[in-house]
Formats: sequence, C-alpha cells, structure tokens
Amino acid sequence: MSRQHDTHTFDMFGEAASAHPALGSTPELLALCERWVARGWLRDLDRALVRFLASEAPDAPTLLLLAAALASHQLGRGHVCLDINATLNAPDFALSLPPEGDDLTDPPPLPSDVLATLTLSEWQAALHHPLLTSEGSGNTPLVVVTTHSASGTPSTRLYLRRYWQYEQSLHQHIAARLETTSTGSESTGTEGQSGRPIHWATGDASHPGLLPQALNILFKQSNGLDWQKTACALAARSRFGIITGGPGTGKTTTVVRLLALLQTLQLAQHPSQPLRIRLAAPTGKAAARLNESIAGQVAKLPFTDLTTLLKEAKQEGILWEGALARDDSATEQLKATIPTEVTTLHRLLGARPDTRHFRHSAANPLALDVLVIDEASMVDIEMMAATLSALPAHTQCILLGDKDQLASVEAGSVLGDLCRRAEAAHYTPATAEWLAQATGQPLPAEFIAPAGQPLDQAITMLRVSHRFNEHSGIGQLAKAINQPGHAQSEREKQQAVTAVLRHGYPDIHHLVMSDDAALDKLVIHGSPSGFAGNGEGRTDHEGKPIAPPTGYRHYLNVLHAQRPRGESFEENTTAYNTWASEVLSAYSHYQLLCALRKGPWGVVGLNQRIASTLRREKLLFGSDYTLEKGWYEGRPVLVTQNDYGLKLMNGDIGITLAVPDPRNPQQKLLRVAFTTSDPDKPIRWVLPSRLHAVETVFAMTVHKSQGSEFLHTALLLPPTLNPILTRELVYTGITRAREWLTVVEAKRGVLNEAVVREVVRVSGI
Ligand SMILES: Nc1ncnc2c1ncn2[C@@H]1O[C@H](COP(=O)(O)OP(=O)(O)OP(=O)(O)O)[C@@H](O)[C@H]1O
Repeated sequence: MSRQHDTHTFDMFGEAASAHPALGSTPELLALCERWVARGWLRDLDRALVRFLASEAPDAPTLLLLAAALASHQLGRGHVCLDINATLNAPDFALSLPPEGDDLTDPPPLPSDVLATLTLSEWQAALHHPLLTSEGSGNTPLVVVTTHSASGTPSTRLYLRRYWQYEQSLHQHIAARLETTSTGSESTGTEGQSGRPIHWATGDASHPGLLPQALNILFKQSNGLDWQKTACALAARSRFGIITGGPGTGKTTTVVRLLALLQTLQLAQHPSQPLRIRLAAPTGKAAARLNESIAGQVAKLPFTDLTTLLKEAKQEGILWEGALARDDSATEQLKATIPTEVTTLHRLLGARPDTRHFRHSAANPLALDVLVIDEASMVDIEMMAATLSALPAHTQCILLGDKDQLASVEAGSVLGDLCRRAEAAHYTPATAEWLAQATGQPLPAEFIAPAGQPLDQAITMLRVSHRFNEHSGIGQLAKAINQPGHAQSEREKQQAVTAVLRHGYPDIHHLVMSDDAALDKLVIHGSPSGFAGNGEGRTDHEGKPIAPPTGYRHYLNVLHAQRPRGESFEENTTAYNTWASEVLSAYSHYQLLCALRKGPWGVVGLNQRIASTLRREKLLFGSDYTLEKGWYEGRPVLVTQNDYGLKLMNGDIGITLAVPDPRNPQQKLLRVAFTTSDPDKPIRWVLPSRLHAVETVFAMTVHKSQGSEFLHTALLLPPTLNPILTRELVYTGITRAREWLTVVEAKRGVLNEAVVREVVRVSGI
C-alpha cells in the first residue's frame, strides 16, 4: 500500500495551494497514467515504468513517479531526458501534449493542470529517493543532474540511467580523442595499431610534415577562405572531427580528399601498411547515396601529384629510406587504398538479433584506423555511444552531416548538440596560427576566440554550397530559413523567406492550396505550370538539360509504357530488370513530403487519397483482391526496418510490379522491385508477403526522407500549427529537392509560423 503524500504546495506568498488530486497517491497517479495511455498521450511503456518504480519503492513521491513517466515519454519524442525547469514553465508545450491529431473532446487532465500549483523547488526536492535516484553513483534506475547557470539558477534534468550512461560515454570518448589532438608543438604522437603517430599527418616541431604541400595539391588556390581546406586540415590532426554543412557544401568531396591525404602520409611512412578505413551511414538509403557519390569523387583525386610529392620528399631527404619502397606503382597503390564501399552502422558494429548489443564493443573493438560516418545528424545517442565505444583509442573518427537537419528519430540530437557553436567557429589563437601554417590561409578575426573549447577546434562548418548558387531558389530559401535566430528578428526571417518565395526563382513554386483539385493536380502532374516556362529548358551547372518537374504520373506512365512483352519472367529477367530500373528511376523524380503522420494532412490519410486519385485517373489498377490485400501494381513502398535476410534497409523504396507467374505465365504475380548496388543483379524482386515492415509512400514524412533526395520535392504543410512543424523540419524537407521544389501551404502563413520555431531537444551534451 503506498503512502499518501502531501497534496499541498505553497505559492510564492507562502499560501497553501492544493496540488492536483492525481498527485495525491500512487494509485491516483497510476489512474491518471491509465487515462493518458488510453488516450494515446503516454505509451504503455511509460506507465509500466511508473508501476515498476512504485513496486520497487512504495514510498516514492508521486512527483518523482510522474517525472519518471514524463522522462520516459520524452524519450519517445527524442529527448534524452526530462528538463524539469522547461516542463514546469510550459508543461503542455514541453511535453507536446495533447499530441498531434487529438480532437480534444472530453480530454483527461492536461499536464499543465496537474502541475499548475507546483513550484520548481518542490519538484526538485521530490526527485531524491535512495532507491530510485542518484546523481550517477550506484545503480539507481533514474539519475538526477542539477547544474547552475551563471546567475546561480539551478536547472534539473531527470534521466533514465541508460541514457545518462550514453551521454557520459559520449562525453568521455570525445574528450579522450580530443586530448590527443596534435597542436603542432608535440614532439611525439601516440602510436596507433598502424604504427602511425597522429602528428605525422600534421607535422610537429621536429618534422615539417607534408601537410601544407599535400593540402595545396588537393585544394587549388581559391579566392576567399577555403573552408574545405580548413576542414581537411583540422580533421587530419585530430582523432575526432566533425565536418558540417548544408546540402552541396562539399562534405563528401572534402572527406574523400582527407582520406587521400591521410593515406598518402601513411604510405609514405609505412608503404605496406595502408590505413584501414571504413565509411558508414546510419541507414541503408544514406549508405547507398554516399556509395553513389563517393566513387565519382575518388576518381577525381590527384593521385599522380600526391605520389610525386612523396617522391620529391624522399629525394630531398624529408622521408627516410624505405618510404615508398615500391614507388613505381605508388599511384596505383594509393588509389587502391581509398575505399568506395559504404556500410550501415548496424552492419559495421555487427547487429545481433533480439539484442541491442553489438558484436563489436569496447571489449571487442573494430579493427580500424579511420572511420567516417556520413549523415551523422540521423545517428541517435545510443548508436553514437555504441560506435565510439567500439573504436580503438588510436582510430580517427570523422562525422559528416548537416547540423541544421532534423535530428534522429530515436532519442538524441548528437550532431546538432556538438555543433551548437560551429557557426562562429571559436578557434583559439593557437589553432588559428596552426591553420594559417597548414593551409596558408589566415583566419578572419570573427572566427577566433581565446576561450575556444577543445571540441570547437575539431569542428569545421562548410559555408558555400556548390550545388545551389545564388540563382537557385532552393539554395536561397534554405539560407533564409537557416539564418541563426540571433542574427535577425523573427519578423526579419519571415520577410526574408517571403522575399525568396516571391522573387520568381525558376526552381521554386509556392502554392497555397485552394481546393482538392489543386492537390490532385500536384500529385498527378507535379503542377509544372507553377514554374517559369513550365519548367522547360533549364540546364544544370555543367550545361546538361534538367528534366522538367513531374508528379506521380511520370513513373506510372513508364510502368505502363515500358512493360516487357516476354511471357516468362525467368527467360526475360534482363528485360524485367531494365523495366523495373526505369520505373524506380522515374519514381525518384518526384516525392510528396509532409510533416504529419495522422489526420487528413498526414501520410496515412494522404496515401489513401492519392491512391484513389491515381486510380480515378486510370494510372493505377488492381483487382478487388489485390486492393483488398493492400497490394496493387504501382504501389510504392518504403521499408521501415532493416531486414538483413532480404538485404533491405530502412529507407529503401520499392515499387510493386506485376510479372508473369512462373507456375502459370498467363497469370500475373505481384513482386516488389528494389534497386541493388550489384551490377549483375540490379533488381531485387521480393514477394509482398515477405515484406513485414513497409508502408505506402506516395506521401512520406519529412523525418523518413532524411538521407534521400528527389528531383522534384513537394513539401506539404498542414493548415494548423503543430509542435512538429519547425524550422528544422521545413529546412530538411526543402533540402531534399535536387532541382525542383514546390512548397504547399494548406493555409497561407503556416510556413512563416514554422520557420521561426526551432526544435530544442533536451540533453546534457
Ligand atoms: N570546391 C568545390 N568547387 C567546385 N565544385 C565543388 C567543390 N566542392 C564540391 N563541389 C561539387 O559540388 C557538388 C556537391 O558536393 P558534395 O557531394 O561533396 O557535397 P555534400 O555536402 O556532400 O552534399 P550532400 O548534400 O549531398 O551531402 C558535387 O558536384 C561536387 O563535385
């Protein structure tokens, strides 16, 4: 039987104020949780945690149990912990309750009702219980962390222990790696498994190093400050580095050059021991995208110039005898050591079924010298902690990603948190001096800060987009949305966004949805008339024609027009593969993105609506049987969970196609076609019945679109504001567009409201 707790709180005048009845006793709190769960406001898991804690400690204050339920709820929303101060200040906003899509009829008590009379000190005091909470010591299920601001105000966060541990582990691993950063004044470096002292890459007091010359080979003279060169230099000298930047700012280009640089310097010293380098991404889709772009970048590397540099250094006695012993084949040797294969983090670490533990960990580290993680904004805190733990101490870890994108679906916003100070750089005078020597570029004073922290010295933000120039509306819109809050007022930002939309850029169409017909036109045809000249006649920066904007009719036309005639699937596999490749490629020309899952403007409702529209237009068909089963020819599906058996990754898109049934070629059989990276088997055909975690993807959430790009992206914003609608969401959505962007507002003004609301994920990083 649980003890009754004091149900009174005291207001600022010391008057007793009645606490909410739900805080009166554990059963009453559980009853409230029950109502919240029934309503979909809390998860079963959150309530189960309260039950568990109450059974472990029957005398636990209800305020502590409530905080635990809310911390668990916040985890489900991506926050690593519960920020007690923020929750008390604005409970419903901080907790996003009621959630998206709740019609608010007969609602249970809101968090703001329950916490109405509570004071901060009272809640903080209730968070201490010897069995349940500690400041980190022992093995309590919860951890309470209190910090003090400069003015002395206490700020409290409540963690589930596991997430506190991830955060601690991240802090420790990153700090340890940063400690070994070469400052240029070290005379020795720590030898890694590859026998490579870190200072070798960067030079030190006793050795000039080849870094400046190698950087000059890799980065040709540029007019202004070349941030890519800076990024390469900083990442080369540290065992932990981050290169962040918007779309097309050259993250991939830079990292490929960095790998060439590191490998050149390694081979100079240990010709037969190249660095063991791996490239990884959080999802299969992101890995496939990097795979596509990396091979092209490697082909462009100046291998001959790099090996010439090494030969000259050897002749001048800078390199010792033995270096580049096989210098006749040095260029080939160097080329062969730059990897082009990208894996997923799950595969790299060795995911095991039915456990969240990986094969590789601190006890069984990866045999690696350099690890590059692309699309790092999508990596959650648990995965990041697991990855860093599995790296040997000498390994260089480089994160690539766009800090301004939406954070991972799971808890944490690691890249965004680590890059909080990236805009202003905060390089110390020592770093600036080292950089000036290494790159030959003096840093402008605005990026130098004597109080810069070690982490600041390992981060570079790339600032020039090479994909979107000043004539690109997509680039200008991304820039206007991303202006930091401190640089302008909300009003100024909204005006800047409106100005871009009104400017008449050829690649942007702004549509305020007037009726159903407008949406139908958009999904069927892509509304090309919204673009100047119907989108005809545009060329890219190399002068190649850009395909005009389309809607879903395009891929369905390809599907119907190019269907092979062969009666037998087995005998005509090549023709069927070619057809499927064409259909999949046509599908990537257009994608409708939306913010929400539920409601008429969410993916679920929109997918049904779009399928009906396309059926009405006679672009989709299907027998009653296939429709009833949810499968029909032309259905595009998104894989929502990795399936190693089927070699399908979360984020893969497949299209359902009807092919002759091998048992009865007169009959058609539905199979789902997925692209592979194997040139001999370019399509993986999967029976629908084998796909357990897929959803229709005419409409895709912006969250799910991370790591993907589409020729024409239409971003649909719902008519009412929602906590999900934020600057990061809009930015992520619009930057999925490669050449054409349609911004659709279901009601005028929603975009302007969204761009001034920022996601603040709670964590202690
Ligand atoms: N310094 C440069 N000068 C000219 N073109 C460049 C430069 N850096 C990159 N590019 C070109 O810009 C395009 C985008 O580069 P890259 O793919 O490296 O950017 P990214 O930041 O990795 O992009 P993404 O948004 O896809 O992650 C490529 O075509 C690349 O060749």
